[in-house]
Amino acid sequence: MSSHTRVLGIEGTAWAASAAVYDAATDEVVIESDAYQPDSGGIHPREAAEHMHDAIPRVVETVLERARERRDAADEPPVDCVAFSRGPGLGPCLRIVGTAARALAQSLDVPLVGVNHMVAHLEIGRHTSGFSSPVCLNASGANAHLLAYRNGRYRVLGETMDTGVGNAIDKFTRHVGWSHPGGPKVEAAAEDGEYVDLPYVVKGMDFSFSGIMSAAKQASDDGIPVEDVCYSLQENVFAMLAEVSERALSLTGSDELVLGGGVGQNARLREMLAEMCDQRGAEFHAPEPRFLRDNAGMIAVLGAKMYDAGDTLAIEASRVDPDFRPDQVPVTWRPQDESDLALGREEGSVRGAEAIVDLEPEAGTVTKRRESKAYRHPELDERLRRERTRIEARLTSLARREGVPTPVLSDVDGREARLEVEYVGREDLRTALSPERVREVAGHLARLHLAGFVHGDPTTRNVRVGRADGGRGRGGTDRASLIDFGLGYHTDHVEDYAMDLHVFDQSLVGTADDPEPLRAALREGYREVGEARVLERLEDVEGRGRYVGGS
Ligand SMILES: C[C@@H](O)[C@H](NC(=O)OP(=O)(O)OC[C@H]1O[C@@H](n2cnc3c(N)ncnc32)[C@H](O)[C@@H]1O)C(=O)O
Ligand SMILES: Nc1ncnc2c1ncn2[C@@H]1O[C@H](COP(=O)(O)OP(=O)(O)OP(=O)(O)O)[C@@H](O)[C@H]1O
Ligand SMILES: [Fe+2]
Repeated sequence: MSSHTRVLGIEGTAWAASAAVYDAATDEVVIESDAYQPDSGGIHPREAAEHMHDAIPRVVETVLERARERRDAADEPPVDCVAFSRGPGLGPCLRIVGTAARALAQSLDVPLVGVNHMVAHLEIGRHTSGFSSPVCLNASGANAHLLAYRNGRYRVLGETMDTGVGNAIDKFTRHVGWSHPGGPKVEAAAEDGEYVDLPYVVKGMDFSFSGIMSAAKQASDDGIPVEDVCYSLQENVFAMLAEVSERALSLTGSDELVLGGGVGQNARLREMLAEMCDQRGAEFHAPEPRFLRDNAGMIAVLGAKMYDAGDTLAIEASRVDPDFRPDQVPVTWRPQDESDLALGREEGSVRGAEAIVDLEPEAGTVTKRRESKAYRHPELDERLRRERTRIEARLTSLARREGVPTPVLSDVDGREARLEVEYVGREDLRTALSPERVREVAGHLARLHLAGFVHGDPTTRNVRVGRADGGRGRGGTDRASLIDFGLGYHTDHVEDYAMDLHVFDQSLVGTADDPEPLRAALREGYREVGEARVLERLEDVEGRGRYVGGS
């Protein structure tokens, strides 16, 4: 970064009318924000846009005044460029901010930089942590997803299948009559709560909140004390986020996690993520609160990196985009060949996302122990470990009866959450990706679905390929084996089958340099064995716009 770059950032995607000046020479960020507070209910897009209209000129003027004081000569522009949030967010708000940014760039006679708001939530954490290749959990109002860098893009490893995490919490608090935003109120109420059972839904690295939110509303209607519901809501929702983050660390081999987004201000979420990372020897970083909630500081900091990379926008190409996804952004400010994927051959004792796995290729056996997770509430922890061990044992055997290669089970101890199985394959699919292999695995998944169940977590790490060493057991064959059925379940819903494929598809996107031929092979392989309506539903799942702003 050229050390003297100075950037004006402007943010106004939803509720925060915010401006900032970032000075790369001193790394100082001055932020001025004015929050929109709805009189009742959630964020009204038109009211929020009016707020932007009134407040943006004010906050911009305040920070520009500071920038003018610092410049060396009075005829110099106060900043080198104007960076603004292009999306995702509420259309009416984005358009006002876009118009303001264009006008400012023209009047100051400096270039315009268009920033993706979700990538900014990620990059501010990478900037303040100094981590080189972290996985990022964005936990904000309208979004919830996991990102990792690979070959010039931030890939989405997993995301919410319905609403963003903040919006989900805000809907619950609206139901119990609390004012917007609800997140801080749930955090305060949770202090006096006790644990009650609520749904818990993760599918690979994806997750959904609709089930738990309806159950929470119902529980409160049924007279369960609201502090108990708040406490349990936090325990389950944040444990889901911690679990998928751990899966992402395990899949990518990264040992760095950063947090972004307004929900990241929640102390319990940060505590859980820190404990999860601690337990697996990874590092965790959360930026300070002023950089977590929506703010123009993160826009200015990423704007500076983009400006230095020559990534500016012509005025006529600067349209805003309410559905701007993070994986649409060409990452111009990082070296192409940098990758968040660290691969190593494994032997001895390996740490998966859930379990400690002792590998004994010589003996041909594997012992898998689902360890207790310190970040999880003990009751939830017990329940998940017991249920998943039992289901893994059952479905591993059931799959084999359907003609899908899986390890032979030699011992199960449900109470200790321990399994002993046959050692299969020579390596994980993630280090041996080819269209042929992917086609084969897709056929395996189709067979499971025809038999009425899903794998639940079919990532490239949960497939073993190649002849196992020494020719023992199934070492003589060279078929892809599926392992780790702990998230599987019986179902006859086409949606569940499509989600299973979506999880596999996303893991290809997350682990392959060039995923497109593999994604095509997935579809071909499935079509040969399975039902066409599942592939149709997969398109539907992928086409769902998940960046519905507001709440
Ligand atoms: C697209 C963009 O406009 C949107 N921005 C956004 O959602 O604002 P953000 O500041 O990142 O997050 C706001 C959310 O953060 C929640 N929140 C704030 N403090 C919280 C706390 N202590 N605990 C839990 N949630 C909290 C609020 O309830 C609200 O839902 C986004 O990033 O998704
Ligand atoms: N039967 C097996 N034969 C050979 N290797 C295995 C076997 N089971 C597990 N492994 C190896 O151990 C790793 C972790 O195992 P597993 O996926 O069952 O644990 P996990 O904690 O559920 O991991 P994750 O959730 O990260 O996929 C696998 O990716 C694989 O490399
Ligand atoms: Fe945000």
